[in-house]
Amino acid sequence: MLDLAFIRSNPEVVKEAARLKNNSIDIDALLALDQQVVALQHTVEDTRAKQNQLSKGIQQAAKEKNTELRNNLIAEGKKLAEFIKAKEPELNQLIEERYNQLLLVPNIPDPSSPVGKDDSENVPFKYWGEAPKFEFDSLDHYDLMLKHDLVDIERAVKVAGSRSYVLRNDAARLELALVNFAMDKMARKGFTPLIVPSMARDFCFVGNGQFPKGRDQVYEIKDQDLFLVGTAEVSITGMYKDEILKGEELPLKFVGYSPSFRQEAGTYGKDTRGVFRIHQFSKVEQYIICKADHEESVFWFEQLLQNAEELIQALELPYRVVNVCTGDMGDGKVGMYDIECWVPSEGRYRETHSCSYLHDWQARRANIRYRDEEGKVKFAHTLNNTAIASPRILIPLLETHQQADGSIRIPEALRPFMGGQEYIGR
Ligand SMILES: Nc1ncnc2c1ncn2[C@@H]1O[C@H](COS(=O)(=O)NC(=O)[C@@H](N)CO)[C@@H](O)[C@H]1O
Repeated sequence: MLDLAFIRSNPEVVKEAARLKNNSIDIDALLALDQQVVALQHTVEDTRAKQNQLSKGIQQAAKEKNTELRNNLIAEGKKLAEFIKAKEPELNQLIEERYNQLLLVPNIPDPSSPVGKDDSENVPFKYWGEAPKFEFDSLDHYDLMLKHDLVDIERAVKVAGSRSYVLRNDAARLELALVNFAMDKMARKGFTPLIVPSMARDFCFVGNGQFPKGRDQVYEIKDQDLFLVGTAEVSITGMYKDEILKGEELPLKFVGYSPSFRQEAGTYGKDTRGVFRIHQFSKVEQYIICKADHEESVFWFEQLLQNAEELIQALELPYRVVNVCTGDMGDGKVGMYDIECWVPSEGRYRETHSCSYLHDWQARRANIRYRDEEGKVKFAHTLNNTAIASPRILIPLLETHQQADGSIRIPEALRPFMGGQEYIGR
């Protein structure tokens, strides 16, 4: 959410941001509504002031034993009270409407973000590693998983319907190894490990930005104010709602693990083979709360990217980094990088990580503040990036490290988390 004062004094900047982000919010309508609220607030305040004057006059008339004047003033006071009683529900309703509109206003993208309408206009700016050249008939991730008895989709579909899976044998161990590997590496970088709830209340999704717009992507627990999170980011934002942190304790750096759930509404027929796009997956999330300073945010934005790159390089997976364009980054972001790992069977890069900085757009929605060195209370800045998301990362991992004999090499960095095992299928 943006500061209303900022929107009032920069309507054209906000309209341009909405245009760049394919966001249909009507800023003029919001500002007209805002003027209605302000005008009605003034009317109610003026009426209250008149009431105060009247009560002084009533006391004065009582002192002067002027009963007629006193009764007239009391009668007038009653009329003002009725006026306020009638106007307050209208004012509250307008304030609620203005708040609901404010939730739909996008953040202002950084000028360094490319202007574009969708992911086809994201700009790759960094490549690492060479795509493997197989001297044998290589397999895609699903065939490799079937060959090594690593997956059971039929029975998963029986249990949970489409876009579900069972990881078996070394794939089950690999997922836990990857989660452990990521948590361990990030903890050693000074990020506080968390295992957070995958069920969270409505306010967490509003605070994080998934509600009201992305409600259709979220599973709801029937008859309770609880929803399944699509990312630990939602739970961590909710954890700090309404808190005033000490400036000296920032930045707060978290590495949060959670099972993550997504409806994937609107992706019917897309990525239906294997485990690329599923309803439940495991994610280790980097999350930072820092002071409200653009340079500080940009510093951590680059750090979160670098952390993820270190993890992927340790897994020996060729990848590229793309600067996400305005039309693809979503409402809350100021800037966003996606990391895409090379998928040999598809002969292209596919998204495995997403790194964002949001300035105070989330912190204003979740009311996460801090007291700076001058004692001034301000909204914080928040950032997030994927550390590891599995089983999607298994796709480049299994395919890239498959061997001529059909076995799969486990990267050195992962072996300590796989009991020292060096291959799958040997
Ligand atoms: N439906 C899905 N199936 C499998 N993996 C997914 C799915 N949705 C997201 N992911 C994985 O989770 C990563 C992060 O998801 S994201 O929506 O892009 N970004 C976030 O959730 C941020 N909190 C950063 O992690 C994706 O890059 C992808 O690797």
